[in-house]
Amino acid sequence: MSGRAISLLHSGDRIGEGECDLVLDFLPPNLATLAFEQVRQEVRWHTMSHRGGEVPRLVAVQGQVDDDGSYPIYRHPADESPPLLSFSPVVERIRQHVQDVLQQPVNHVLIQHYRSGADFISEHSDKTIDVVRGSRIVNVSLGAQRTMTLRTKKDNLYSDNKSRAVQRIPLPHNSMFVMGLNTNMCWLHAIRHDKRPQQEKTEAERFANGERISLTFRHIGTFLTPGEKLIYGQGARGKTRSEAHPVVLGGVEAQKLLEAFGLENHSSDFDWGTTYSEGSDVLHFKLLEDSCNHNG
Ligand SMILES: O=C(O)CCC(=O)C(=O)O
Ligand SMILES: [Fe+2]
Repeated sequence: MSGRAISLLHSGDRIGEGECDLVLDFLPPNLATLAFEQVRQEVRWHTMSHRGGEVPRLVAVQGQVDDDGSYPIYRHPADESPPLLSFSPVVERIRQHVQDVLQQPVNHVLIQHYRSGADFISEHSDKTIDVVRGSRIVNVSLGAQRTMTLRTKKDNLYSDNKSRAVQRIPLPHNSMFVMGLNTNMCWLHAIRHDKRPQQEKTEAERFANGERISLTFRHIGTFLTPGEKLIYGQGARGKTRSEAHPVVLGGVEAQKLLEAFGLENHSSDFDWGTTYSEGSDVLHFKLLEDSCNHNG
C-alpha cells in the first residue's frame, strides 16, 4: 500500500494488524431492539474529568464483583473514574453474548453515551497494564452508527516515510468490534465528532436520534479490595490476593505510570514486559496533577 489512501472497511476486511473483527447483527433481534433504551435507562451515568475538563460523553463502569468484594480495575489517565457497580441486568445479558461469541471471559465494561455527533473520544491506544495479556477488547455499539478511525502511530510510517495508514470502520447499531492487542499497540483509535448536518447523514447514522451507546468489554487481571484499600494482580506489584499491597495515591509512582501510558500511546513496539511487568500500585492521578500545577 502507498500514498495517503483512507480505507473504508467493513466486516470481513483485514482491519488493523489483521486480528480485528467486526461482527454484524451481534445480539439476537429481541435483545437488539430493546438494548439501547434499556442500557440508557438502567445505567447510572456520570461525567468524567480529564486534565481538569469534562470528557465529551457520559460514562459508567460495571464489573464482576467477587464474593470477598474484590473487583477489577482498569487504569487509564483520567483524573477520576466513576465507581464500579455490578453488571446491571441488560448489560449482563450483553456480556453473556460477548463471552459466548468470543470464547473469552470479560469481567469489566466501560459504557459510554455519545449524546450526539458532537460527542467523541480522541485518538488513543487503550492502556494495557491491567488487560489480560493475549485477550481481546470488544466494543459493542448500540443506537446511531458512528465511525471508528484507526491510524498508525507516528513511528510506523508507510515505506515513503511520510504518511500514516488510516482506516475507517463504520460501527452500525448491534455490531461488535473486536480489537486485538497488536492492533491496539500499532494503531491509535478514535470516534471522531461528526458535525455534518442531519440531512447529510444516512438512516443508520440518524438512528436513535443520533445517540450512540458503546460498551467496551475487557478481560481485566488487576483487582482492588473493598474500599479501594489493597491492589493485586497482573498490573500490581503483588500478583496474588495474598500479596496485595495498599494502593498508592499520586507521587512519584503515579508520575511513572503516567509516563508509561504516554509511551504506550506513542510507541508501536511498546515493550509490555519492560514497562509494566513489575506492576504499579497507583490508583488516582488527580493528586499528582494538582501538585504539578502548584509547582509550576
Ligand atoms: O466508543 C467506542 O467504540 C470506543 C471506546 C474506546 O475506545 C475506549 O473506551 O477506549
Ligand atoms: Fe479505546
